[in-house]
Amino acid sequence: MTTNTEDSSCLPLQEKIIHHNKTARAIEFVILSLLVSMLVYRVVFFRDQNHYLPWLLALVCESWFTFQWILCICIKWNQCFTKTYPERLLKRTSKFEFPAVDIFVTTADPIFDYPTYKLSLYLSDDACSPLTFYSLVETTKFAQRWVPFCNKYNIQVRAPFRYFTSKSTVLQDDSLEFQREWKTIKNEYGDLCKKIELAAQRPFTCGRKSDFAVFCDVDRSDHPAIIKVISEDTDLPHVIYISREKNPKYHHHHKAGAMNVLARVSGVMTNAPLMLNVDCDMYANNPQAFLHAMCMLLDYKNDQDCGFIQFPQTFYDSLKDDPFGNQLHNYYYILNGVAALQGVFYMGTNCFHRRKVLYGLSPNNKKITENVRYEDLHEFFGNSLEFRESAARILSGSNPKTKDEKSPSGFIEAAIHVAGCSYEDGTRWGKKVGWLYGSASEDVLTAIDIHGRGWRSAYCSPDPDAFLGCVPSTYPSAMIQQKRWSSGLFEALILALKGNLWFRQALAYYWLCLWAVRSIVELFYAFLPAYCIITGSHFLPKVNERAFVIPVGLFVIYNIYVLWEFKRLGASLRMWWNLQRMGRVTPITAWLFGFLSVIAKLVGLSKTVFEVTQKENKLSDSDGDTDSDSDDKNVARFTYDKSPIITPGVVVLLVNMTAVVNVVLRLLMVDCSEIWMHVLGLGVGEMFCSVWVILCFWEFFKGLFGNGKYGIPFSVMWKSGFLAFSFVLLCKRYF
Ligand SMILES: O=c1ccn([C@@H]2O[C@H](COP(=O)(O)OP(=O)(O)O[C@H]3O[C@H](CO)[C@@H](O)[C@H](O)[C@H]3O)[C@@H](O)[C@H]2O)c(=O)[nH]1
Ligand SMILES: [Mn+2]
Repeated sequence: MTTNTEDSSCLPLQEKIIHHNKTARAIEFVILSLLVSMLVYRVVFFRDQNHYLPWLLALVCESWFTFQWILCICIKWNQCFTKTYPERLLKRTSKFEFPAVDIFVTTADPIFDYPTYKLSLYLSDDACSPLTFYSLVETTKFAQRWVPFCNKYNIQVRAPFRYFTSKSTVLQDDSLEFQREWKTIKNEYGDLCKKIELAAQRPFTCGRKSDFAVFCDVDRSDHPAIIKVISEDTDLPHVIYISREKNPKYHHHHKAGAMNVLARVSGVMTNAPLMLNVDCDMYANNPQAFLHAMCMLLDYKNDQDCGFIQFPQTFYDSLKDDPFGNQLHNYYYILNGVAALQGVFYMGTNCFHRRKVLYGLSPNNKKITENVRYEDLHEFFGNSLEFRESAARILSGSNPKTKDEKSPSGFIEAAIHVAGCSYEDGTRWGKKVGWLYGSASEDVLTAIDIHGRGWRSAYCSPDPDAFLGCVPSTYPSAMIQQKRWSSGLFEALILALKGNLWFRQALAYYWLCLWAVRSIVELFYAFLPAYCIITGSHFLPKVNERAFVIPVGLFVIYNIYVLWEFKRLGASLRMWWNLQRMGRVTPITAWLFGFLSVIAKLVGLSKTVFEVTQKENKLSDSDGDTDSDSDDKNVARFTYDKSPIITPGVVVLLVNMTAVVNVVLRLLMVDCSEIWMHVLGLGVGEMFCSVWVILCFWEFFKGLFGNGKYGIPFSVMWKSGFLAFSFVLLCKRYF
């Protein structure tokens, strides 16, 4: 990187701003001291209890909550924000000096403010679909017209499907020329959409000679590798379509396997030192995203040990106030907190990696080639000569690609070789090299390994957001995603956590990866109040005890604290409630099943599965303001399918309802003047908790009486009813 002696060259490309968050810390410590007091109270008064069981359970659960809270305090301690200055970068660095970037899996139009001849786009298609291939071909053609148009008029929203539908971008330029070109390009875009829609409606007639011949009668789970260079050496990025070889005899390792094939094919073809990874349901929302990332990656002084740059996961067209609690708002302070430690987690998409990081290098062994012999490279990276040479260049830090080398299509044969099923046999792929195997959250598994090698990472959140994606918009698909995450994260913890991480970074990973275990604690704690009411025991201090202020204080202060956190983010009261309640519902349903599936895998009953998130087709007709109130309410309503995932939640609800009904019946039978005494005797704390649990599960309550997809299916209902009934019966008879 040249630094001119101009003023601008002295200015930093990025600035880290650390907030110490003193008020938040103070409140967090108040909450912690209340939690500890509660534990002390439990231990001191253990002997005085008539019923040990609820007291002991409460002690265990609350110890866990305290542990979790300590993790939270450690993670949120400092909040780190990094500001990046692309203008300064552009002033000091000529376009020829920018590093090349290989883009993996992606949206239809990878168009950015970046020297395009430095970009290559690799699309991996695990479905081996001629339609995807066709769309990519047609979209590439369209891009040849669209990109110049964007550049000419400096258009910021570069995804045409957003540009032509959003209200904000009505013709900003009133020149005749612009109007004319705008109309033409809009029509062309309409044609493109129609073509693809038409193609989607009828089966592909794959003529023997056409480009589609390879897709003829192809079996999605058993076919040779298909690699096609759709476009190269134009003004646009190279575009390459890849459908890796599939064979039922080989495990394909889901997304991690696809990413490793992309890494190898791109290594052979273009070998860019940087790789950007985006999921197929994302689009680029900020044309300067690359420049922001470069500000961090090219900052020699600070960030030579920065292994990857993660952009936030934000979503478009998402439901208002986050009714299913899956839009990740509640991780804001956690993520900025981890950013102040070793660095934010890799979240599977919107992330720039240094290639050498994924090839297993550590920040201190800058030149691995000095100590690794050529045979060892074979053992690491497999038997492709082309790939080993490209990897050697990356590892030695020499020029990854020399000028006079061939275009991508010159490497098709080598690429097909490295995209084969058996290529990874006997190599370190998935174990030490590339994206790691063994967890459905391959992202976090890989990130733990990278951080464990001593790399740091950076969180880059420019305005507007760099990438926007889809979030599941129905309750069942949100749950499937949460289940996959909780199980995958737990597996990642089991597989990867070793002693090399920074201590507080390790704590952050514990916080993240223990979701699955949380489910058990949440489940027990939700049963506790009902159990106590039914059996006439207690797990909370009575109203006339002084210790009663501890749980009350905890409840009030904690909720106000979270509300205050949300208010600072500009979230609504409704969102606060939604996330609070989903904080109880999700662990007891989706995470619990995640936990069970990990256990099933540990005892050998099942294998890792990656249930792909349903991509609901949200058509752009929702951009009008015709959305009536009732529509809004209905999209936010819970829908149910036959999946048993909600069963534990329904059981919790039914048991707590039984308890409350029980209390009401008992009170109806006593004399009016004595009612208050009876209320006190039954336990105000327990009753309050039971009602609170019912409120948290209120959506399920509505589901008990809902119709069609809004109703809980009968099969789930009777199973839950049976379980709840048995629970109540057992409580009464044996405890
Ligand atoms: O066998 C597979 C399965 C998935 N994918 C791709 O993986 C990506 C993520 O899958 P998706 O179904 O969209 O899952 P999400 O829940 O949205 O994914 C989040 O969580 C995953 C980990 O569980 C991460 O890998 C993702 O990057 C992250 O966005 C998509 O681009 C898929 O095309 C494959 O290529 N092959
Ligand atoms: Mn997704």
